[in-house]
Amino acid sequence: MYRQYLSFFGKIQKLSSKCRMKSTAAVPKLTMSDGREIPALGLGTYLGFDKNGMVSSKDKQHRDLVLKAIDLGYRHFDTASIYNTEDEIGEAVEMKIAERVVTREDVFVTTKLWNTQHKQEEVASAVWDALEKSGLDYIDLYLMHWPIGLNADYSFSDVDFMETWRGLEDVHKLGLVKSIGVSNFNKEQLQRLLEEGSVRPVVLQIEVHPQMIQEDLISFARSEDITVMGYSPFGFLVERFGKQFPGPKMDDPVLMEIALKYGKTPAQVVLRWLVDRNVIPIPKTVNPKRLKENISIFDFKLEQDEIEKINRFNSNKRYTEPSFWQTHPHYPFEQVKDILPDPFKGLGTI
Ligand SMILES: NC(=O)C1=CN([C@@H]2O[C@H](COP(=O)(O)OP(=O)(O)OC[C@H]3O[C@@H](n4cnc5c(N)ncnc54)[C@H](OP(=O)(O)O)[C@@H]3O)[C@@H](O)[C@H]2O)C=CC1
Ligand SMILES: O=C1CO[C@H](CO)[C@@H](O)[C@@H]1O
Repeated sequence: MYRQYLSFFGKIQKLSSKCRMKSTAAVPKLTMSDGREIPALGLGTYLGFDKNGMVSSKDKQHRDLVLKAIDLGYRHFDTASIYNTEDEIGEAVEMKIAERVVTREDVFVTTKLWNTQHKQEEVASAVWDALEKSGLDYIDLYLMHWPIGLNADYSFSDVDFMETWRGLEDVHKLGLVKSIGVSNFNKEQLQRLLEEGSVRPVVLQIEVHPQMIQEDLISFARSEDITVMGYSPFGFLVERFGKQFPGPKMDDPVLMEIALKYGKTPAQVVLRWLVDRNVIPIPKTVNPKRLKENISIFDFKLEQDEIEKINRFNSNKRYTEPSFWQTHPHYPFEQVKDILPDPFKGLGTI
């Protein structure tokens, strides 16, 4: 059995290196409810936490990665004020525009408002900050990162997310951001936004991977013409808030069998599973080989029964579960017993 596995895995490796050699096709686009187009795959740029807090790029490593990504065909970059990557993404975009590889209109940059700037009047200054850091003259998509308002010392603020949404509507009206949306909102919070807001959110960004398939929320978003972006597509591989979770790994027989059929890697199958469910994956990698692997997913399509096979991994397991905020009135997820320490405390207003 073990031998069979090894030869199976060997075949996958060969096939995947062959497919990595092929040139990448252009990333297709989806149309959002405001009529604007968004690339169907983006590059995640959250570099993680270490003992000193959020990880930042060193020696322009991340700028160089984004330069490579643009050469490979990536046109969509997902960042946030807390990721500390807005500056190097902007620098890379500017360089590629100067080289005439892309125009500003070819590139789509998503960034997010952090929880410590939720007062309506703070939103514009947060956007100006993002524009200054990135050197861009507008943001394509601006998301409220969480429905949770915090004070500068990370105590809970009483700012309601509808007040924050009005701030996003203001910057949208000013043209500083072309489209607005939200991240980590649950169905009831989205419903409230749709009922009370003047501008509809065009995008919902949530955690989506084989262990968190988000069937209900995705179908609700679809019924409201809200485009879904899926974060942590490889969530089952990573450690979050100091916790490692069990889950299907890349050598899972179900993923491997589908991968073998298409001459793809299990990682590519997972990304394609998101695309075929109309969810925009934003995989993060700092590895040049995986950068190419993750974009080479537009020359095959999963069958419905393959999508369902992957859906069966679902266990509603969240990797991003900031339980330290769970007593906040707008905490979007179910309550858990195991409350983790807050790693954001001390980062200040970013
Ligand atoms: N709105 C929100 O609250 C959140 C948004 N996000 C966004 O979503 C993005 C993606 O999510 P993220 O949690 O970073 O993690 P991912 O699930 O995208 O990636 C997890 C890890 O998988 C590895 N990996 C990437 N590609 C492959 C591959 N082909 N084969 C094997 N391993 C691979 C990467 O390591 P390596 O770099 O070594 O390749 C990475 O550290 C973030 O970067 C961020 O932009 C994420 C979390 C929350
Ligand atoms: O975007 C994010 C990146 O990951 C963090 C956790 O490690 C999240 O809390 C945050 O929302």
